[in-house]
Amino acid sequence: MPPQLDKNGVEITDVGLLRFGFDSRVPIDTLRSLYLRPHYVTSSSDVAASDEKEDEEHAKFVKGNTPYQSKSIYHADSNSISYTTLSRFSPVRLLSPSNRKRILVTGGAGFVGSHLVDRLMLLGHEVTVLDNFFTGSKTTVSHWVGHPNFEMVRHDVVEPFMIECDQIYHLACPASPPHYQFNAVKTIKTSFMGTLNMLGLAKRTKARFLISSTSEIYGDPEVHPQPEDYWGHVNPIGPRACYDEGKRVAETLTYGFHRQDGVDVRVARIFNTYGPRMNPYDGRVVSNFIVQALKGEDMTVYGDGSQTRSFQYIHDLIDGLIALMNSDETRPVNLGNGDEFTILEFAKLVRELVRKVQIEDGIDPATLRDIQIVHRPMPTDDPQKRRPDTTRAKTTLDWQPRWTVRMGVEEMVRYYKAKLAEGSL
Ligand SMILES: O=C(O)[C@H]1O[C@H](OP(=O)(O)OP(=O)(O)OC[C@H]2O[C@@H](n3ccc(=O)[nH]c3=O)[C@H](O)[C@@H]2O)[C@H](O)[C@@H](O)[C@@H]1O
Repeated sequence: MPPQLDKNGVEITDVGLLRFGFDSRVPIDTLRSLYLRPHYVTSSSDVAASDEKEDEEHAKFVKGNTPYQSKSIYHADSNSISYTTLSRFSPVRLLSPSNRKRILVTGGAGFVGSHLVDRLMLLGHEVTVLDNFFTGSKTTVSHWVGHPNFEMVRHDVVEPFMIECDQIYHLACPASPPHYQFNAVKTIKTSFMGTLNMLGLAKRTKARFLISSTSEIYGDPEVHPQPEDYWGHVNPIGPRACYDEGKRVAETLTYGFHRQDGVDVRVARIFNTYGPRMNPYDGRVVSNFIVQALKGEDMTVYGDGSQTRSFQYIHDLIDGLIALMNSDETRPVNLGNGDEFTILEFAKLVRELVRKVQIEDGIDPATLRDIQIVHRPMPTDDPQKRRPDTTRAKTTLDWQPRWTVRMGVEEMVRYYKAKLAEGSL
């Protein structure tokens, strides 16, 4: 692969930052080996030559990291699959006991959570994942199961949970509009009671508490771009309210515990984020568009597509979350990428990038279907425009997104392509 250059033209060889005395840098190839081929599937009936080709193709993306991946072997004759265990875990940093933290990640098997867990594990911490697997999946973190620093607990945060820990990343909550609207009462219960329980735990253990809030707390904004001191424009009784108001009350609770009980808090307001391990069918726009284009189906733009979003790649978000947790900033901080697209422009870009990757991977362009963009009704209360003002993150965390949308989308296309080949998409 040609070198990947970030927004400033610097080659991306690692992700993470050195901030506030905390070095969170890890090589990008190590991370890729954890997600680019989640289960490296081969077929037992393949002829040796095609196995070799598969190995070669695979090695291109994960460099020297194949020993740290599990393989799944598909037996076509009996339509069964056997999973191999890892020969060894990816090496993790060796930290002194005083630097090694016990970190609880709620929603740790979700899309954002699993990437955070990868980082924290590689950095040498002890990580406990709490997840009810409503939208998360065990396979996103299964590559750490059995590691002495790792623990996974099936638990719903609406029920209290006790553990000794130094830091809590509280991410648990469905985030995709179709998922969070599926059971609105449960969503608001998760936001309120889940956050109440985790803040109670933080108070008791004196752990530092970070909550993943969202750009949705700004509602359908009348201020553009949105700075943290904008109070928002939210319909309190609409179909999105369970999430928007849920997160707003979660922030209120967080600052209540901070003022009243001295809990050390961090609040990240996350703007639209995408990347590998997003559930391909969770209904959000990036996964929908890529999967539709890869399958040669029509791409569904809601409304006329003039609404805007600004898309952030997962690695930038994780850099921001870790920097925020280790900073002294207790005010809310927007984490997002300022590259704003109309949804129609974005659909065209995704279509172009999917085609580019397919052709690079040797598919004959003549066999590719011309993908059409079709329009569907606009969901109620869908925000018309959204772009973060990230001045605060830049000033207090020295954080800025590095990944261009083109780079991030291309990598996500490769991830879904591998899933398609695996038969799990
Ligand atoms: O991806 C995210 O990070 C965010 O996703 C949602 O917010 P939303 O901006 O509505 O996200 P999408 O469902 O991905 O929709 C983005 C835009 O694309 C449109 N869309 C979506 C899906 C589709 O197939 N076609 C389409 O045009 C939607 O109408 C919307 O205007 C969540 O509510 C946020 O909390 C979450 O942080």
